[in-house]
Amino acid sequence: MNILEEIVVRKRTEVAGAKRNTPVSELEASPFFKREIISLKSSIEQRHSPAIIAEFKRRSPSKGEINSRVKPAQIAKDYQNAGVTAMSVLTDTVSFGGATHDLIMARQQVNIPLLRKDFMIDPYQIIEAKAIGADAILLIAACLSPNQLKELAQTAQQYGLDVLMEVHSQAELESHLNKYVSIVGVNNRNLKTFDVSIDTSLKLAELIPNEFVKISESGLKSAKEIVTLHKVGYQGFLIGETFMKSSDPGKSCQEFLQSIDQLLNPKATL
Ligand SMILES: O=P(O)(O)OC[C@@H](O)[C@@H](O)c1c[nH]c2ccccc12
Repeated sequence: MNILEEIVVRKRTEVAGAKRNTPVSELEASPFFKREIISLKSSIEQRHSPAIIAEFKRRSPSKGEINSRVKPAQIAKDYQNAGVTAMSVLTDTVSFGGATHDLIMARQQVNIPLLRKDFMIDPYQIIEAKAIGADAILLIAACLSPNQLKELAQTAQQYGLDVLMEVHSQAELESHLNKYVSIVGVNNRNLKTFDVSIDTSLKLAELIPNEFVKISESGLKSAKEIVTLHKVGYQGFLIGETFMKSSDPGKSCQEFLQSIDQLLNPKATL
């Protein structure tokens, strides 16, 4: 079994446990259930310059410990002040050291769209995402059959949540894309081997139909890469480790946004 298959097997057990502990009726009673969703898709579209989605990520299977000291509430405020378009919060505990509570903490601080980052395999997790205050969910093509992905995407749409579908290849794009998806993310990291290359985003850019917002995910380290990918059609950029490995992720994020601005408007600094 590769790491992704192992995670999916574990998720099934976790979801079964969560369903026993917290029935759907209880999720639906959460105060967040009634809040108005802030569309991730529209927020990215409205920003005509590169839209950064900054991630809260304590650790990962590929990198191990990244930052265990910072708190999601503080980082959410700092990312928002830095000028990000949205924030992604990893809610998987075993592999990423996250928790649904992290997303709740972020939600209480900010009014930018929040992406629940997890391995979604069951409609229950979508209802849970809404109950903790998320605005969008991630569906990973490599974890789901085309039909499963479509059903989950349709469920998310019914609950008003935007769907970011993650692909890593042309084959996944062609087999899994459906009308309930609003954003397509190309993961530069192969989740089976952990190899990272932004060539994946460069290659797939023109294959994503224009009605979908395009995002490039993972391994992004420099403003120059962002500008290159923006030119080939990516509007959003999901960045975790580059910010989180700093002792002050908000500051690192702010400096990153400034260097993108400087590359795009060199005259503004004169
Ligand atoms: O920390 P990075 O390399 O900037 O990557 C962020 C994000 O793209 C990555 O965390 C991610 C992309 N797809 C995922 C799926 C599951 C877990 C994590 C991810």
